[in-house]
Amino acid sequence: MQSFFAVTCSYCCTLTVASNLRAALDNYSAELKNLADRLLEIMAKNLELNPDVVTDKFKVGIQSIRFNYYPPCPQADKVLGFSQHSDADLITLVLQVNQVQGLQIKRSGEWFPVMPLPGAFIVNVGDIFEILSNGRYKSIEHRVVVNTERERLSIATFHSPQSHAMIGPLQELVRGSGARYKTVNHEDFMKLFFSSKLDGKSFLDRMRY
Ligand SMILES: O=C(O)CCC(=O)C(=O)O
Ligand SMILES: [Fe+2]
Repeated sequence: MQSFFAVTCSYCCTLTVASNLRAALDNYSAELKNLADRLLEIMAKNLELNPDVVTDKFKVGIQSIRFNYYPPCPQADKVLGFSQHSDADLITLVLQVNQVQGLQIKRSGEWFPVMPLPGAFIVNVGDIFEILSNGRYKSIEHRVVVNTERERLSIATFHSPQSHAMIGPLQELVRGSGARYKTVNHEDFMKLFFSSKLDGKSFLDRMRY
């Protein structure tokens, strides 16, 4: 698997790339930021949170994009394109670019394929959303299998809170049940993530009480 990763936090690409690619990336990242903000607003409403909390925690602060390329593999049953993991963000929008199936999600201990739908995004709930919601929303464990004959292309766009935001259960959602996750600053959260093995939701377990 090969991938290209870019942080587009101010919704424009800071890399030196060809001007037409830059323009496309700027437009794409800005559109996806709007979509992610709208979805986060709806999810926050569903948690009956007041609008102040939504502005502070549920607005996209950092955005990054990963372009994934999975070449075909004659021994596809012996390898994985992407090991099982959950994303360390609020929500991820995934585009299965060339409509080749490969993404699988885990539910009740079993893997299920996610069928590509032309023009549709897959919305993955990430670990930060699980923590903020004190476990009311669960991040989704997923992996990618490869195809024997066809290459596969996907674009995953990750959305996280501002860099200064504290990552921990929201006070409004702790009452009654108590905090199920620790609170750490965003930087320490990312350090913990990058020092963990990509192994299902094991990283999130390190944040649990
Ligand atoms: O290729 C895909 O469909 C998903 C990729 C993914 O999970 C990721 O980049 O985090
Ligand atoms: Fe992922």
